[in-house]
Amino acid sequence: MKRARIIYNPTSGRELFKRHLPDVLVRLEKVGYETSCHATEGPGDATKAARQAVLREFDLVVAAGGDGTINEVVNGIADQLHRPKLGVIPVGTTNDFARAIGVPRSIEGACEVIATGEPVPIDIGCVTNEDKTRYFINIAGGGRLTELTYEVPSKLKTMLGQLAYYLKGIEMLPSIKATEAQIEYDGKLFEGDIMMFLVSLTNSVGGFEKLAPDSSLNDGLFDFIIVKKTNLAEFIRLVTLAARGEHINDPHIIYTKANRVKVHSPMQLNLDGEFGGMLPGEFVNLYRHLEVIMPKDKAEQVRTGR
Ligand SMILES: Nc1ncnc2c1ncn2[C@@H]1O[C@H](COP(=O)(O)OP(=O)(O)OP(=O)(O)O)[C@@H](O)[C@H]1O
Repeated sequence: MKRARIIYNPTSGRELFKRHLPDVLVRLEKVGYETSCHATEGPGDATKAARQAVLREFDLVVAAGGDGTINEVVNGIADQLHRPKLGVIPVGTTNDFARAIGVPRSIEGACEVIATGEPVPIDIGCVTNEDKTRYFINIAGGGRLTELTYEVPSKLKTMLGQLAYYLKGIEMLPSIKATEAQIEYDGKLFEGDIMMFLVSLTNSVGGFEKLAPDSSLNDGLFDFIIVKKTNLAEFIRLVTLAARGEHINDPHIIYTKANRVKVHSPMQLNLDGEFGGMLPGEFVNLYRHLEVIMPKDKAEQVRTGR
């Protein structure tokens, strides 16, 4: 019998998952999984629980939480030889990763995907900084602007959802300063002042679904974006363009693909929305490294690249 381990964050998003847990267990048992679960107790716990699931040779690990929880689960699996398949139940605030792989917001819908969907190997990101190696599934970035994700208080997120990020963004905008950066990407070198850089695996970032419009989940390449120094008015204009995916031709933007990105300058690193230590560091795209369960039509689309 196949075995599934559900790792859920009881504090994610609007804190609803626990009530639905019995239904999720029943649904997975019905499609042949012997299922057990683990409620996370604090930062880092989902990584430990995922590592335990690897050691105990589970076939499937389901991450139920926000992007932070999924990131932690992936960090418990990614450097192992035996890697269970990953299922996702998005109950966080932004859920960028779930959106990128076509998993619906409802717990019932996401559970149905795990029960009836297909595993597809997708790329994940690996970053080495501060003598540590960490993994990400959605996005990494640096520059003052990316820091707003961890300045949003958890209570506010529970109450307001994604709106909390936008409110914080508006509050922070006037104080955002450019950062001096030296960045190598696939043999090219950028030197100059930046608002932020992003190393993206999916097209869905911070609720902006067209931020990296050409991204592919399984081409072995990051979508790499540099937002050069702008003034406030230019920056606000860029944000409105980004909502429609029209920012990529703007002269303040570098938008390209890269397999490796090396940041030489000191700045804070944001990994999937959480603080990831200080740069310098190097990002590498790990080609089709993790099997993730997605809806059948999405799986077909990812496989065929259409
Ligand atoms: N029992 C717990 N109490 C407090 N924090 C926890 C607990 N379990 C896990 N965490 C931490 O909460 C962090 C954020 O959780 P998660 O990403 O699941 O939800 P979120 O913050 O609502 O969503 P998003 O990341 O989409 O904003 C995790 O990275 C984890 O470190």
